[in-house]
Amino acid sequence: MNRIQHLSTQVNNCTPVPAKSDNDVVICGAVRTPLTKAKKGLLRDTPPEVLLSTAFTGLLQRTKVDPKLIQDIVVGNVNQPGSGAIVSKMAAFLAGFPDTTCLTAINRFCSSGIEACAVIAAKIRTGMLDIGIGAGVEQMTMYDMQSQMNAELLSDAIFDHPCARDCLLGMGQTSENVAAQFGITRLQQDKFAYESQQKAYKAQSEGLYKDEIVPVKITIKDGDKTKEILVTEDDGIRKETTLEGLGKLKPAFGKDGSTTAGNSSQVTDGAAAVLLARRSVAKKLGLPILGRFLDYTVAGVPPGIMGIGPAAAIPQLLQRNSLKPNDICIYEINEAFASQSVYCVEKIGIDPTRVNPKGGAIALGHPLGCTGARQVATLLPEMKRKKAKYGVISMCIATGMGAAALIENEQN
Ligand SMILES: CC(=O)SCCNC(=O)CCNC(=O)[C@H](O)C(C)(C)COP(=O)(O)OP(=O)(O)OC[C@H]1O[C@@H](n2cnc3c(N)ncnc32)[C@H](O)[C@@H]1OP(=O)(O)O
Repeated sequence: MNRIQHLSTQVNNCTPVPAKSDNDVVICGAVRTPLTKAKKGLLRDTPPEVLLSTAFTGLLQRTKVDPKLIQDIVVGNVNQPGSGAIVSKMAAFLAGFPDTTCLTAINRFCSSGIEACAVIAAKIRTGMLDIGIGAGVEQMTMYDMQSQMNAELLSDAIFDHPCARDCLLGMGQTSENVAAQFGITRLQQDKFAYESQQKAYKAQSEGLYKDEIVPVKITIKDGDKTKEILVTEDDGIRKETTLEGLGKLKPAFGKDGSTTAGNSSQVTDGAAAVLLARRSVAKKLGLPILGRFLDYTVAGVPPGIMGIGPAAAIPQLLQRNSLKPNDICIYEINEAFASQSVYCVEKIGIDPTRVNPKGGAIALGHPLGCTGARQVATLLPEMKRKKAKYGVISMCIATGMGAAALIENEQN
């Protein structure tokens, strides 16, 4: 029997979560800026390098790590100029990293921030690095999603291939496709959005975001003068949200659709950063150890229904680690659109009370490349509060993918 189990484990490439060791990749800190609405929020005029350097500075201060020791930084971004790399390197200098600290920027759309953490984690695991930072930034007021692609410059062949063509779909349209194909009703979406708002408002009122947020200093006009203020809170949380109010909103992506401003994530500005190290290195440096970064996976789905990505990625992640949906205490599923979250939670069979207990992107905001790292910052304090053993971060990804990461809590 044991032999059969062993063989099946090998075929399915699944291994139980390993015991703690000095070679583990551990998370030593995770912070984020407040998330504010693009074009309307207080961070709308704050450039991405300032958002990111604020997150870096907060991370350095809270973990007390010497910036000279950081070997490499990977920053997720989607729309930032210079492919995000120039902005991010400038942000590192502003935060006090020396010229010996290396940096690169990557783009896997909405999962870029967690992808950045996974790249650092993989390098630590293989011995290429001892300590590094995974981060994300998106300034969507200044660099929006529309600036990405000029369809007139593309080859005709794209339009003859259904999947290649669907990569050009607007994200809102993919939400409509998920709702139509899988019968997710407007009421289900509005109910999910209402609960996201309620959970986020409760968490904000109870001060549950304080541990993860690094305030951003901005300058605003005050009559003829300017003055500095600190932005300390997310501004997308609408405590006045009611199910009836949500039901009255017009569809945002076509007159017969069910996706609205109320049940979609908001276009948002923000940044986040996560410090990762090999356990032996973290111990030697006396760094805090908040959790273990255990695994990360991506799974492909059709681009036209990219929202179902987590329903492919999460089971793959759980199976690989011999875990069941109920072994995970908290799921941080990015709420790109309520339609996709409702579908994924139902499809995987996740207990809804374990999903985004502090609310998600519908209430908090979704600054694309920042989001995955933001989710780590939001998850860890909640894992500590609930004494949760395992947490999963997941999101859907434009062009048809899902990503999922497994994190183990090490805070008492
Ligand atoms: C892979 C991925 O993750 S894909 C996801 C990528 N992200 C996206 O695609 C972003 C999706 N979201 C969007 O494009 C935009 O938010 C839209 C088009 C849906 C809506 O844009 P906007 O109209 O600018 O939204 P906005 O948040 O300002 O809301 C418009 C109005 O709707 C109403 N409204 C919004 N939320 C609520 C609510 N919870 N309750 C009641 N009314 C609400 C309000 O009247 C609001 O106006 P106000 O802010 O002046 O009060």
